[in-house]
Amino acid sequence: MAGGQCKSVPLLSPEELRQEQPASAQVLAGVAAARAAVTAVLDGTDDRLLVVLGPCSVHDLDATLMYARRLRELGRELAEDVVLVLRTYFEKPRTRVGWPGLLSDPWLDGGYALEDGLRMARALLLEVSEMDVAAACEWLSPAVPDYLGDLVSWGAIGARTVTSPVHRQLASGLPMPVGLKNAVDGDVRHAVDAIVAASRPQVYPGVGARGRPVVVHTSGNADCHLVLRGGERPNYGPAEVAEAMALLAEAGLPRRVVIDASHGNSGKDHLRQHEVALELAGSIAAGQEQIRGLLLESFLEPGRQDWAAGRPLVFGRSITDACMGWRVTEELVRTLAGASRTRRALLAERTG
Ligand SMILES: O=C[C@H](O)[C@H](O)COP(=O)(O)O
Ligand SMILES: C=C(OP(=O)(O)O)C(=O)O
Repeated sequence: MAGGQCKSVPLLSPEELRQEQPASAQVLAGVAAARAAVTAVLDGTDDRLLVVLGPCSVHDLDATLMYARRLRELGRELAEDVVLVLRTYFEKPRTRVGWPGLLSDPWLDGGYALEDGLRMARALLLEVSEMDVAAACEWLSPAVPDYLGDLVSWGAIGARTVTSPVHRQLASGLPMPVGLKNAVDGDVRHAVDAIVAASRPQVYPGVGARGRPVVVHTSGNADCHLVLRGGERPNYGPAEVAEAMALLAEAGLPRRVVIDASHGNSGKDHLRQHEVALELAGSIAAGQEQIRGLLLESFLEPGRQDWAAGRPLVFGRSITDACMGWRVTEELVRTLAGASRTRRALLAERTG
């Protein structure tokens, strides 16, 4: 036998999962309000700063909920200056191989109990939404938004999939603002192309809420925007941001950006990530208007730990990329809120 083989096993449909774990009207209203707030910040009609932060990946629901509770308190306190959205990343696009995320391997045992993963992810999103905390994730498998998308307020198409036509089609119909990241090598043009494609209506074959093949017709997503995440070199500095803004303008797109202080902008070093975010706070406080948001990898405990099936783990520490710990994060978010406040005052002064 040549090539690969696969076997298929039945999976519950999106509709079945939503019936098992329905979202209340109150939860859906909260998600709609969070999406509108994020959209307004991206559009510049709301002058606050968007901060999407949380663990690189969700591997422990209790630790994520503890983080979410802390974020809720901080978000409420700083609500005049920042809009905080929790990273709830359930799927990890690995460079080669590695733990694929909670959705595929929820019990961290290499058992690939995907149906359990979907149930756990939806339960977490419901609990977080009931706390009135907005959630963000990367959309990796095009099948997943039908299961979870109603509870997500900000989505990402990652550096490894931004060139994929399938992901651009997907983004064009997602009911939330979507950040498209520059490619892994640092190429921003692919992300700009992706934003243009995702802003247009698309038609493609898919699977409907009941699990049957369908033709999907999308409207195009006007809330797609660029995320600079660095590549072979960081790209968060003023020159690189200006270059990216020129590419957006050339493509007829709004000049706005979210900057990921982690990944290629920090070499995945959480100590460096903190410094990068502080530099960005400095630019924002100096009146940089196009930076509408930051993306941060942060968890309860700093750093990262290796995962291996059966090995005990430190509570609240990332098993994928290194994250800033809560203490540093809290202080940083306060600094970012201060920068947002200063920018508001400065711009008000400039416009007289
Ligand atoms: O954010 C997560 C990681 O950077 C991404 O999944 C790639 O990880 P890897 O290079 O360790 O596989
Ligand atoms: C994988 C991620 O980012 P990127 O696509 O930028 O590598 C992430 O944010 O988890």
